[in-house]
Amino acid sequence: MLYFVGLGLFDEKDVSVKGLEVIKNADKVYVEFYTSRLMGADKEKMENLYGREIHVLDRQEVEQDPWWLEEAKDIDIAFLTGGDTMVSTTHVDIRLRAMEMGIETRLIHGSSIVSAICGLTGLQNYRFGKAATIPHPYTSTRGNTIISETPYDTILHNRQMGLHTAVFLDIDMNKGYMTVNQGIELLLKIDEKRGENLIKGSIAVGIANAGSEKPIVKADFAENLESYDFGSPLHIVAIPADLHFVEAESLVKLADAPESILEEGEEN
Ligand SMILES: C[S@@+](CC[C@H](N)C(=O)[O-])C[C@H]1O[C@@H](n2cnc3c(N)ncnc32)[C@H](O)[C@@H]1O
Repeated sequence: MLYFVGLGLFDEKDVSVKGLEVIKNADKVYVEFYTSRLMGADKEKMENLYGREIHVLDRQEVEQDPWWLEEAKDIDIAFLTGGDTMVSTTHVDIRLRAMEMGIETRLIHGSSIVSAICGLTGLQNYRFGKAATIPHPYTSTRGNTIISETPYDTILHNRQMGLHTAVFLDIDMNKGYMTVNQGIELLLKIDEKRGENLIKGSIAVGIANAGSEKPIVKADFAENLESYDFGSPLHIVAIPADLHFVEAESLVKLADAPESILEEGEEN
């Protein structure tokens, strides 16, 4: 049996009781830290609470060569992931591979950043469009710095349809965890390159350490968030489209947004 266990948002205590039982009873426990991470816990803290040795898998061992799947034919494997296991990951691929190998699978859900955004900001979940991810810039073979414009286009497309955008920020083993400040800076650069004002002058919301005792949630005009101190990662950005008046009020009260946005809030 292969159990996919979502660990929740911040530390080792965010796992569900059901998830904890599965981890305790599994024959072997694997974790991946590249799609998300519990920033309030390291491997040792997790091993202490779960009472189990945990083996860390890298991206290659999950996406290209999941050699450990073979073990799940004979024993119970728990595969752990931050957040909810199938949200903004490609882990459904492992599930399908396992099923093809005749392995039974089961999901144990965890709390996800996707629902935490709505809870922390008051933005309504049904008003979000396709999510985007901002990757770290990279250097081309000609030595130019390349900034991906895909997340910008996703925000543009969502905005045209009156939908908010959740913007995940890159986790890269070498370049580190992208911050709200870096993400906003990159989006503003694309504004500048295209001679547009999609991001500049628009309200954006930055969130840091959702699930911790003191998550930071700050809404302001995007250019003001570029220098705001969000503290340590993980961070995420939400770019709202037109706001319902309750959403506008929530952003003022929950995320300290400028009160001028109350005038823009719509009734529907
Ligand atoms: C690719 S998504 C994976 C989502 C995860 N499976 C889940 O359900 O929460 C990971 C990204 O979400 C954001 N994120 C995840 N957990 C977070 C947290 N606790 N606080 C702020 N941002 C978070 C970060 O931008 C991170 O790079």
